[in-house]
Amino acid sequence: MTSTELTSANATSAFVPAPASPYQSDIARYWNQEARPVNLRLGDVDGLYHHHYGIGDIDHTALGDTEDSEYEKKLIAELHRLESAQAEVLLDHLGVIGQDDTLVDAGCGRGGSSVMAHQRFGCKVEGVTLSSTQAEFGNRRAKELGIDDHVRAQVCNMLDTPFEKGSIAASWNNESSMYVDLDDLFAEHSRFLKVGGRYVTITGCWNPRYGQPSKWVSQINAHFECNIHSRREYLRAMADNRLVPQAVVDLTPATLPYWELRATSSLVTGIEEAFIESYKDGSFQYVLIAADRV
Ligand SMILES: C[S@@+](CC[C@H](N)C(=O)[O-])C[C@H]1O[C@@H](n2cnc3c(N)ncnc32)[C@H](O)[C@@H]1O
Ligand SMILES: CC(C)=CCC/C(C)=C/COP(=O)(O)OP(=O)(O)O
Ligand SMILES: [Mg+2]
Repeated sequence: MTSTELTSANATSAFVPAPASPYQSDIARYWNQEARPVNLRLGDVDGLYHHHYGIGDIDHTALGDTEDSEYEKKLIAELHRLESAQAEVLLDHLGVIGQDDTLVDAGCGRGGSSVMAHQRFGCKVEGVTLSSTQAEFGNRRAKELGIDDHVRAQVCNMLDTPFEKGSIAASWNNESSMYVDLDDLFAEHSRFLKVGGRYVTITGCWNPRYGQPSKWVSQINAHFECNIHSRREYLRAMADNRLVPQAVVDLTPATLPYWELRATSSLVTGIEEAFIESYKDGSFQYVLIAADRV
């Protein structure tokens, strides 16, 4: 069986590779334990579970009156709509994808983006995550949806995947590239992508125009145990690994409404101020980069 054939038999493979470093063990543990209401309650809205943030304008008509007894429920649905809108924009940048193609969702979380990609393109999607809890969750959702022959999550280091060289039509990192060295990451995407394939990331990065990572960026790193890279590092590492930017989109203005709405909800986690202030002072940016594998 090739690495891109999906079968339900191996969907929740018993084999879990050892993390490649003590840091990766920490990250696996972090995501195995994660069960924040801001993620689970939003996912419960329609069964798409995301671990990324939202973009787009708030629909105030849908939200209605803050005094309404249903307001909090509507607010949760609105935050979730904005998170799914973010994933739609990522998928918009994958290029032309056919039913016979296989895509890689690198750092797939609970698999919301993988499901959306399959629903849009009819293709196969291979998700990889360090967390066995997340992989099991994603595979369970795929089975419930009856798409486990097309969507699979594995516990796997995205820097060292089993996908064959040149076998993948498109791949992405949705808010997962801040956990790895970018040279190592893009070397691996470049290896398994077809020439002419597309790579997309949506990420938070620190802005070289600000100078160095601000205190807010340091706070976000500490909160998530991640290491946010600069915009310059992304572009340099792509250039060094045969990934040529086709689009660079600054999503910072589009994500601020999500954060400002989230800050008013009962599901706040305490990190809202750091995102809002760093986006406003220009030290941090929310960007999409789509690149061609040449
Ligand atoms: C913030 S979550 C993003 C999840 C998903 N992309 C989404 O949009 O919902 C970060 C994810 O990156 C994964 N991750 C971090 N380092 C990784 C690595 N070296 N290999 C595979 N996955 C990794 C974590 O396990 C987690 O699933
Ligand atoms: C843009 C940056 C820097 C992202 C860091 C990675 C990250 C933790 C993303 C959101 O995950 P989540 O959905 O689990 O977080 P939360 O619980 O805050 O919603
Ligand atoms: Mg979240």
